[in-house]
Amino acid sequence: MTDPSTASGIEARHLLPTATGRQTWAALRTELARLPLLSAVAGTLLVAASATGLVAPWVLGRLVDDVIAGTDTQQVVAWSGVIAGAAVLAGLLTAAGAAVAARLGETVLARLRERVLDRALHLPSATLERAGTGDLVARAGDDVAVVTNVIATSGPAFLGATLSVVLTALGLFALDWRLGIAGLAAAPAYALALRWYLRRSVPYYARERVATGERTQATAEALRGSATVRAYRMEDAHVARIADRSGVARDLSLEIFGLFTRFGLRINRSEFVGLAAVLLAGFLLVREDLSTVGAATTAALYFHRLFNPIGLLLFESDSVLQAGASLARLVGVTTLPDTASPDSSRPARPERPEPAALEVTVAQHRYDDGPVVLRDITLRLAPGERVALVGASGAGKSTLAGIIAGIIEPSQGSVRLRDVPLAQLGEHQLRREIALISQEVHVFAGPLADDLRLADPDATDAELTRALDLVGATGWLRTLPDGLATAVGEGGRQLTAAQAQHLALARLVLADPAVAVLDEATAEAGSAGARDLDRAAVAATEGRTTLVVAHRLSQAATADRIVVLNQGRVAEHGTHAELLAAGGGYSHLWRSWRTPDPVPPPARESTEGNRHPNVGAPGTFPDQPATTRVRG
Ligand SMILES: Nc1ncnc2c1ncn2[C@@H]1O[C@H](COP(=O)(O)OP(=O)(O)OP(=O)(O)O)[C@@H](O)[C@H]1O
Repeated sequence: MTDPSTASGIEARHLLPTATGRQTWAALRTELARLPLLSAVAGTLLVAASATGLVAPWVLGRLVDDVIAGTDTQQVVAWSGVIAGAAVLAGLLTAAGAAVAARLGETVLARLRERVLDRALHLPSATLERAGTGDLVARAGDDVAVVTNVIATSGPAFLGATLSVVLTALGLFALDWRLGIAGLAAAPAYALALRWYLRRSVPYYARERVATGERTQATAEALRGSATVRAYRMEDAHVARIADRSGVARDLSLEIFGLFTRFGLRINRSEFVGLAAVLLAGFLLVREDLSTVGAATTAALYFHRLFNPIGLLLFESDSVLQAGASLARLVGVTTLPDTASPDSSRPARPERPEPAALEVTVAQHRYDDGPVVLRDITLRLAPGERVALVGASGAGKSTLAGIIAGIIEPSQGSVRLRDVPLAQLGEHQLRREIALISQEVHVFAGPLADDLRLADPDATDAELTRALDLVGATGWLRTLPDGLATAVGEGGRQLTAAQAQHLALARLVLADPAVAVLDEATAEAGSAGARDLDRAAVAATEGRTTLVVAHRLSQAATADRIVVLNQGRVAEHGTHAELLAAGGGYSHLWRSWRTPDPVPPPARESTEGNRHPNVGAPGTFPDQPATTRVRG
């Protein structure tokens, strides 16, 4: 058998943590303790159901003894009635126990899921960025589904089977301690078989869940970035990566199945050993007149009765172990430090933070073990200053924007806001002060108003409309059938990429942060849509310290200062006029792509202006694909 760690070839170091067995049990105990009545009722019903199951074999033994003693038909009928009654009662108790246990399990899981989501939504952005949302989606989706399935189907039966095994073993001893010891002869064989299996399977299940998480992650990434994947013709590489991850998950499942079959053989061997021992002991005891035939019969029936629960434990251990691994991944999220502020309920209408200076020092940054993507960056944004970041694709603009927004931790360096390192601000304060509009704008399903209120839950309808108005979205707002109440996103009205961007900018206005970081690339340069969005962005960031990743040169021209990145370094910086006068790379770019009448600053622009002939995609950078680069 190969070592699972090498068999999977998985590196889990960037995924969210998985809880230890002890942490998982502790979390379960805490949740059960919060539901004392339901736990007690479920426990009592399951124990009663298992105990009632012992009645029939015991009565059969008595019946055998009575028949040998020459009892009358009436007594036989009476014993038969007891057997039938016990069977009906055991059935009813088992059904009720399973229903209550499932309800208990569902409640515990629902609470755990709430805690996972709560913690996940408060995760520091850098942690989430490193782990990738795919891992979180796999936990909140796949892992919860696995646990739910076990709770609803095999979990209660598993619990019942465990109790049956314990109570039947006690029943054997109650009959005759020697019969009990004979039955126990099988225990070492069972224990060895179980140990053999668990030792091998538990690490596999944990690996399998990790592998599934990585597969989901790889698929989610490829789908999310599908436009980029297609633009760079990286389909084959992504498919190969997904196939690789799926292959790892499949190989692990096959190895687990092989293990499972061999475990089944070992269990059959243990059953043979146990039943043979009980029959032999019964025979000897009866021969020596130390026991009755009836007691020996009951003992054999008791032992035979163990086959089913042990078979069920064996059969279901597969899914229960998987559920255990999934549960550990769920509990793992709850073990992350809570970064929500002590009073995480949003403070009512916080004061707008004063415009703040930002100081960025990045000696270098690399993703994991990859190449250095940023180096020797020193940048200061004065309060209220608007700085544009310019550079070819892959120059490091989005990375620097992520670092400045506090969602990426620089490998070496820091960002200070009002002289306080972002790392010391705490997630809540950080989000209050700095907002990032990335290339992935998510439109949440539901009324448009709810989507906007994510940024300010207390905003009135008038304030929402004002925010939309400020970013120039009133035009399309008027076309919505139910205005702010119109359902948007999945299942509702689909917003265009530009409308989604308006929405993001309106959220920015409502969130009202001191610092805004914009990294959107919705429209092609020179288009009316681009000018519209440029105006909207300027309006939304008015008075804030702003960093704009300029995917269009028109965005740079209106900034107070421009920083040109080239292969991760600052190549030039200065105002638009200074850079043009300097005659460096920026001026070269500008002159190459400038339209006859470049977009003037928004405040001074009077008409929509179709005076700019849209020749190719003026104002974009040389190696950017001309297709839309919106990923969300
Ligand atoms: N999550 C990541 N993991 C590994 N490498 C990354 C990651 N994100 C970006 N990179 C790499 O870092 C470098 C800089 O990328 P970045 O996205 O910051 O550049 P950019 O100038 O914003 O490009 P674009 O204009 O295409 O968005 C590139 O080589 C890119 O491949």
